Amino acid sequence: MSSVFVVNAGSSSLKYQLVELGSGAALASGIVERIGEARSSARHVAGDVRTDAELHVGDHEQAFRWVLAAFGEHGPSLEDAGLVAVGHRVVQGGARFDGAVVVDDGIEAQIHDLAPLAPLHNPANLLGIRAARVAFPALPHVAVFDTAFHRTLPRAAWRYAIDRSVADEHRVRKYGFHGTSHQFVSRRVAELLERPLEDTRTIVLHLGNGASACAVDGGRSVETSMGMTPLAGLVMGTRSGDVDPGVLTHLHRVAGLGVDELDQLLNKRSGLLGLTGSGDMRDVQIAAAAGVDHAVEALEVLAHRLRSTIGAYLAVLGGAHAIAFTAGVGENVAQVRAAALDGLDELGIRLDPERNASGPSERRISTDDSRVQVWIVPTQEELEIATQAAAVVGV
Ligand SMILES: Nc1ncnc2c1ncn2[C@@H]1O[C@H](COP(=O)(O)OP(=O)(O)O)[C@@H](O)[C@H]1O
Ligand SMILES: CC(=O)OP(=O)(O)O
Ligand SMILES: [Mg+2]
Repeated sequence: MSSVFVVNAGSSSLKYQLVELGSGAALASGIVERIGEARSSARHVAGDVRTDAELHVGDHEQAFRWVLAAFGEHGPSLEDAGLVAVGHRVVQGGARFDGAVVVDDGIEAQIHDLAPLAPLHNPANLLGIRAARVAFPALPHVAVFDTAFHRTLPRAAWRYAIDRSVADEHRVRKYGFHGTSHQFVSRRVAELLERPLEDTRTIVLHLGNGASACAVDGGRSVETSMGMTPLAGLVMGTRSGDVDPGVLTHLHRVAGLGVDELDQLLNKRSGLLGLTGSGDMRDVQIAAAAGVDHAVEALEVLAHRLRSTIGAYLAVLGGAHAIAFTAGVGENVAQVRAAALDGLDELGIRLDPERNASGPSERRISTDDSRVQVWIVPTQEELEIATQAAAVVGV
């Protein structure tokens, strides 16, 4: 048996999964949350056995010590897991990384150098890498970048129409994110359609807390909705997605909002949260069903943005073979899928209401005569990270 330990480190959390390579199964998973706060919490899941803990975890290194102890106490045995690598999600790989790489001190320095482009993510990812290298000193550590899949974007898509010298000096361009998920899902779609990947055009809608769309042509990302940062594009849990950039200067001038307040506003107090008071789609659905108009409106805004994006990507691709929904909202919320695709018969997109409402987690939800097939494909970012990490170390 061989396996990869997958790490997704946030600023105050550490998510992990032990992935068996042959079967793709998650042998164990867990999360340490509120790292650095007075009361942290942790969960370790091994098979059917779930262990919860309330404790104080001061930093990511302590978090790893808890994780190793949890494996020691509750299993499975890491010694017997045939670990070949630790795979790390790194959000921002800039224009530098077009694939996964083995981490050494030089790579760490480059991830650090990219931190200004992803101040909420890369510093946290780096904390996770450093702590994991202490916890697993004998294993190769592999960085898998959210941005790497989008390195194939043509310049027409990644170049912003602002002063070239300013943009180039400050590395301002579209990078795109969620690449691991878009890559995994688009490859899976080609399998499901029984088409060669090279000849498959897919629109992937990754709708989680963060949300992004991707137009994939022949396995290559050709357009995506997030930008230089994971703030652009679709309406998200707490992030605004696209707004007129003039809104920022306006709010600075008329409301005196400073740069940190604007950052907070758009990243943490917008999206579903800003429109309804909750960033959790389940709350918004309940409120909308009860007739709360702000919640109804929020779903309208979210669906309108999705439809506009789908329409644009159909044009970018010159027509698509498939549209795939994935991540928490994409996989679970029939109402959002239906609203996003409503009335698109003329474009060859016909949803089957029953298939959309229920069925196995991976399923086709379009009618048999829909020219564009519509699918739900559960994303497996950890498996994709594990697979890429194993490939990089030659397993
Ligand atoms: N069964 C469900 N019904 C409605 N919404 C759900 C369901 N499961 C998850 N979600 C929503 O999915 C979002 C989180 O998606 P997820 O992919 O887990 O996010 P993350 O980006 O944090 O990985 C939340 O808005 C959550 O409410
Ligand atoms: C980059 C990004 O948006 O990630 P997440 O969806 O995990 O917040
Ligand atoms: Mg997720």
